[in-house]
Amino acid sequence: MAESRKVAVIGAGASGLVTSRELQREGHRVVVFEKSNQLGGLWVYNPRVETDLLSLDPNREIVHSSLYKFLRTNLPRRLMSFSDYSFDCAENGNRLNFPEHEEVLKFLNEFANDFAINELIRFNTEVVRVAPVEFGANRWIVESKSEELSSEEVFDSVVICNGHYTTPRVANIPGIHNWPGKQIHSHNYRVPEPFKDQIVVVIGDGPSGLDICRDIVTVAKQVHLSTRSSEIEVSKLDNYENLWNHSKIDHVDESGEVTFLDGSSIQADIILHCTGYKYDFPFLETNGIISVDDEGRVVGPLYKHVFPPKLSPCLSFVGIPSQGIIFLGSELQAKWIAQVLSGKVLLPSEDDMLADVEDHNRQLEEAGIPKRHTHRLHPHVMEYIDWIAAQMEMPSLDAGLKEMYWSIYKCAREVGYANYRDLWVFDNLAKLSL
Ligand SMILES: Cc1cc2nc3c(=O)[nH]c(=O)nc-3n(C[C@H](O)[C@H](O)[C@H](O)COP(=O)(O)OP(=O)(O)OC[C@H]3O[C@@H](n4cnc5c(N)ncnc54)[C@H](O)[C@@H]3O)c2cc1C
Repeated sequence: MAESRKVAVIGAGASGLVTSRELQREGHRVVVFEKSNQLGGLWVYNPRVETDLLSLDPNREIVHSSLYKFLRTNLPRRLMSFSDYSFDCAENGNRLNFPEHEEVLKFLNEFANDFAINELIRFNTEVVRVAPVEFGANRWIVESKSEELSSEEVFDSVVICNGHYTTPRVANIPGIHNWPGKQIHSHNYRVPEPFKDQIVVVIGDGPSGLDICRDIVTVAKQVHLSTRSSEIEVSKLDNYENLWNHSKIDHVDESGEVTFLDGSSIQADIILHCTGYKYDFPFLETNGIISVDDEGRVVGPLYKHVFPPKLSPCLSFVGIPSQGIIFLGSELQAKWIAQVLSGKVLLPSEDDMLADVEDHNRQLEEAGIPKRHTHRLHPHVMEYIDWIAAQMEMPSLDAGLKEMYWSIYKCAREVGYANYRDLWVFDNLAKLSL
């Protein structure tokens, strides 16, 4: 008979919501801890920014979401649906468009309502400590705080869904301490107006860097995009006359000058770090069994980015991979966890899971892929999704969805990141099963 466990889920963002649904479907008893007063996590736009614009002070008052006002999703709504709960059905639902962030929040609220997940959530309740009752005992203490009250409760299992886009990583720039300009991390970017007439250096050509460049280039005096790869990205951002591409920053100095590796230099007012985020689990106490390494880029060891071999199956993580079809990936991870906890699906032995993690790391190394990309699924997104589905004897992902994903990827490369949302055409709708 399937086992029913008492499970704590930390966070009521997309990962926490779908995890709660899957755990409940599998007959587990679920409590969701959510530190804010509403669900949705990253998709709750907050116009407020942190007082420390680089967000480096660990004692700062943290704003969770890194959304900017004009953000549109980077996947069409069809690829942000859950497997049996379609985003298409939301208002204005054209399955091929890239909605604005408000619609994603609405979709998540509808999802939570339809599966009665709200009732499981303790809002305004921050988890401050998660620790094993005793090592090897397979039960966990969850300490939480709401207003002035602290409480401790024991759970059979904890699933961590706290999101990974809140603790910024900034670039190390020689001379920065004497540089007189302003620095901001994209976590604290909301609207373009503060950049009006400014000379801005944007570091990083990930999705946020490119979105923000496009946002501010219409108001800023000059925008200089500094990237590791150089040359390619500006061409992806239309032909703005006030936008240039540069190599990495070599150093800055007290006169306000920013010098790039290629020897060129400019006088700048603002450096905008679009340099990503760190995995961060300030509440988690595992005696070093789980660590966050490589400046916050790698958490582990984690079997298939989900289970820490030594603490499985009672501790698990949803949403660690940084790319792919994220909502669906989280849903499959959640189903896997739920079925492992009920005993329907078995995990390999601890040694075999550790060997698998080591094997994964070795493969990355042999392929010359830096350790910082440990949780990056590209180009194996579909293999990962299909592998997890296979653990539960579920069919592989719909071929039409796979084709849709890769056609977006191809389009973004061809027409440029700035334009692909409007120029992408998918003429193989007939292949989709929904
Ligand atoms: C700028 C930006 C744009 C993005 N665009 C897309 C996109 O277009 N499409 C896409 O699929 N993905 C996108 N992503 C990725 C996105 O983060 C994921 O899709 C997804 O929303 C993550 O959900 P999550 O539940 O894992 O985390 P979150 O949404 O961050 O939710 C985590 C929740 O945990 C709560 N929490 C944290 N710590 C605690 C604690 N100690 N106690 C209690 N509660 C806690 C938080 O309050 C929050 O509600 C984007 C990310 C960024 C940064």
